[in-house]
Amino acid sequence: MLAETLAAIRPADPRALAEARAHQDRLTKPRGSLGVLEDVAVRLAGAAGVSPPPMPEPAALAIFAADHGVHARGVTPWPQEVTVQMVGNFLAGGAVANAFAAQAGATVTVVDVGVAADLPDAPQLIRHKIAYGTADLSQGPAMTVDQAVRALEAGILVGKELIAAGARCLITGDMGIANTTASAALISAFTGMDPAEVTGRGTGIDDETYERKVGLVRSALRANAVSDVSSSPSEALRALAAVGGFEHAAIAGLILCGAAERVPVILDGVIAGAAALVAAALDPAAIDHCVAGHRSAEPGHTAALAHLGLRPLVELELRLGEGTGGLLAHPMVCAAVRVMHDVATFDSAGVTEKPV
Ligand SMILES: O=C(O)c1ccc[n+]([C@@H]2O[C@H](COP(=O)([O-])O)[C@@H](O)[C@H]2O)c1
Ligand SMILES: Cc1cc2nc[nH]c2cc1C
Repeated sequence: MLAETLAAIRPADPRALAEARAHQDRLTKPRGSLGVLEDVAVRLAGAAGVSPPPMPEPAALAIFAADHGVHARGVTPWPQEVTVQMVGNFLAGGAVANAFAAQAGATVTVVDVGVAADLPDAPQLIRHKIAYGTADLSQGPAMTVDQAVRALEAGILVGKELIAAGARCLITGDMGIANTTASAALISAFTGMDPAEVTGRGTGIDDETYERKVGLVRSALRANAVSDVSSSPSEALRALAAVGGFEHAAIAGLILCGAAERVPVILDGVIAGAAALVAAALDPAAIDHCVAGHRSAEPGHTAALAHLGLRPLVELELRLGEGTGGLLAHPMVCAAVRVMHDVATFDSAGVTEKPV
């Protein structure tokens, strides 16, 4: 299914891009006056292959939840069981992601790709558990390549289900105590930047824990001999398996699915940024179908966005995850596209254009 999905991905359509840019310039506003929102609308036209692009609603948030073997090394102050407890909170409707999703009119689906506990049935829960958490990435591979591919394919399947149910925009979400350590390792591996530059304080850690976290990211890259990861898709998969998490793999799959189906994907924070680097290494054209919802406070996120050439829409020092930054950006993406559908042109409204 991964190969089939990759084969279906097309880059942004140059004709739709040109038409959308020309249309923007005919609308009753000074050229460029909507700034980055014009770029967003043009980007979505390129991704959809048609101008104006379809409205990116309704949106569906998929929160991929998983645990991490590196948790045992002391990289976060939070106990591992918070992952499964927060899954319960999402399913009960009590998390920030639920509040933001209600505000954005988005559905919430939670996917267990590797939580270290058994979960009771719930209507919004999809089960794709690959294992009860990853292995400790600082000692060797976090997952096997087969597990990484299965987690990627879980993300693809979830994307297909959400689109079949009517979603016209996918929003990435994650839940996994310790997953900012795996994110930093992936970002270092895929950008070539030093672990000290891309490792952040996650949920909030003291200086001693931070130094240990940077050291563990360094050990992970050394123990797994991760280098030159963008040289081929198989090296990218090996790096994902070596230092990633099940939720990173699944989010990469969701991105590839959106790209293959020409449904835009709004990326959340540092976990999504790390996953997008994996998707880009498998097919750079996948990123043409993504919008960066926000810039997280984690330094690795800025590094990932720069490497991907993405400009985030919202910058509010959020560092929560769950898809919250992506959900906040969704109304802006909708507004950008609605302009293309609703706003009059100088000709149709009889408004005089600026003399050339
Ligand atoms: O989205 C982000 O940029 C982000 C930044 C910091 C923390 N988080 C969330 O916090 C958890 C990981 O933090 P940590 O410190 O346990 O690695 C995980 O559940 C993430 O969703 C998320
Ligand atoms: C309470 C809590 C909620 C979260 N949501 C995403 N990551 C999280 C981490 C913690 C600790």
